[in-house]
Amino acid sequence: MLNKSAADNHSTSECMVPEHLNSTGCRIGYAEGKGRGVYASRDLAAHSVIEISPVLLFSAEEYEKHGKYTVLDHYTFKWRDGRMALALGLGSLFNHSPNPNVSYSIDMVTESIRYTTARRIHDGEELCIYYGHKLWFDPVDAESASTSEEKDDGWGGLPRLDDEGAEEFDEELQQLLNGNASDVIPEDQLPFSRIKLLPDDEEEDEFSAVRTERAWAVDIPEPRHTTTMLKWLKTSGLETPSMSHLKRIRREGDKMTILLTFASSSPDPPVLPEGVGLPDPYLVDVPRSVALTLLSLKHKTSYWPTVYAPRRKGEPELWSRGKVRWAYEAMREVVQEAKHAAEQGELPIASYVPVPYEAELREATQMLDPHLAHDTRKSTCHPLRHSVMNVVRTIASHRAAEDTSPTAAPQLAPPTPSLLDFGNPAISSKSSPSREDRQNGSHYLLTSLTLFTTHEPCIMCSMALLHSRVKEIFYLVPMAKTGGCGSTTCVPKLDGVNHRYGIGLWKNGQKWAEDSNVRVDGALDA
Ligand SMILES: C[S@@+](CC[C@H](N)C(=O)[O-])C[C@H]1O[C@@H](n2cnc3c(N)ncnc32)[C@H](O)[C@@H]1O
Repeated sequence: MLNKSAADNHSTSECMVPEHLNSTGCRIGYAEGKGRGVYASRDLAAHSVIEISPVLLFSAEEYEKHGKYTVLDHYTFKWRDGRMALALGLGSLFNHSPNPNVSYSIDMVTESIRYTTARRIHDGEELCIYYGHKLWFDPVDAESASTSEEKDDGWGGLPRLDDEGAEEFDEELQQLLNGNASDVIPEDQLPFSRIKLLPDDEEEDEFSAVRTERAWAVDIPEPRHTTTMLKWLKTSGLETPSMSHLKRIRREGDKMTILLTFASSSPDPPVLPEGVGLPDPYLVDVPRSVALTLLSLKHKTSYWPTVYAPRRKGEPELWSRGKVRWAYEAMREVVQEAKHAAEQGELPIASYVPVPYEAELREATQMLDPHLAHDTRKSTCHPLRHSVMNVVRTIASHRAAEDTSPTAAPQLAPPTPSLLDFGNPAISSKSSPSREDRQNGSHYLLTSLTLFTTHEPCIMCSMALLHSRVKEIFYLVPMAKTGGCGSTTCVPKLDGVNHRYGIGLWKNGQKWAEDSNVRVDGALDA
């Protein structure tokens, strides 16, 4: 640690700081114990670029010999190629905060750093970045708790997890959260791992288990008849889009064979055009899906020539840094709610459905408010009041209450009691449902929404989520004995289900839950 702080190094006081002509809303100010700092000179919107600082680069050798013995050591940081960098402009004047309101991204091409507000900022607030965990000075705000405003700042800043989790806060995650919101984050750097729902081709190759289906084919003795046959096929009604992953013709030496139709759509041999002199059609086994890898292509083509499509439908979507922040904030919210539940004597289990990250989804789902719920089995003495069920019910009730259209209720058919209705004694085959309950029955769908939860949902909740059509879920703690999203079984992966939702397991989830005292026994339903 250097002996002198920046505040000691500069005799600068508030009235002596230079004026700054930055037109993006920054001014230089002075803070006791920190020295100069950057302050907002007006209200700033979230995600505004407030500064682009060119950097001065020193070779590692030059820095080792000279730089590190000077005051420069307060200001320099390691550039990605090992050189030491000094930000010019305002860049070197941003002080450190454990709850920063400014994020930055490095541009190696233009050798500059771009600073962006991570949330909405009020006139006069200090603009701070996060320097990392290994500080070379004693930060004045080391122990300061976040203000409620900082805690509720959306997902913009990089606040600590909470008091318990702070010590163990994952440095890599912090680095990841810091930077340009639109950067795409590589899959292996995401803070969660996704559970694979469909066997991919590697698995298929490994077990040589190409899934096939029976189809009718016919040999064409005269190659000149091939075009005639293809034209006929187009008008025959035999072609279906479900065959689009298969090539129509197979060539084996001089022998040409045409694929006609799936046996499931034509149990009897299809009637062929007259006058072409074709032999009778016969049944062949053809792959049921496209080839995703070259190895799979080889396997599948040994049955029937198959289309090669390395990018598959349902491939995991790309996540931006901004979306990762959104997810991280949602997880923080869940942890806080679980702690809150424990304080009330409930099990520390919570679930949360945030407002979607993407604007178009916000509009499409009309999900303009987040919904949060915790487990209430203890207080209600009701075994089915799990947090997942509770949050889904909360959303349904909210929507039902908002749906004031006079025609809404009468138009609804009496609901089929669903898994989500279990907890409500008003919905049973014997009692007639109330208006609100009937509306609940139509409002519980979570189509295109994401659910965050502290613990892996049990099988009942996993099934209820399937029923709700949720888009994806993320959880912190796997439940070895009861979990229905990867532990005892994986409900959305089961054969025959009519909906599959994505599952993400938070990478440091168990630790986070332990540090926050919200971990429940793996044998308990979540
Ligand atoms: C990059 S400079 C920031 C500008 C500096 N305050 C100045 O007046 O030139 C980093 C130095 O600022 C001081 N500093 C930054 N954040 C601080 C904080 N939270 N608490 C105390 N000192 C801080 C430390 O002395 C550190 O070495």
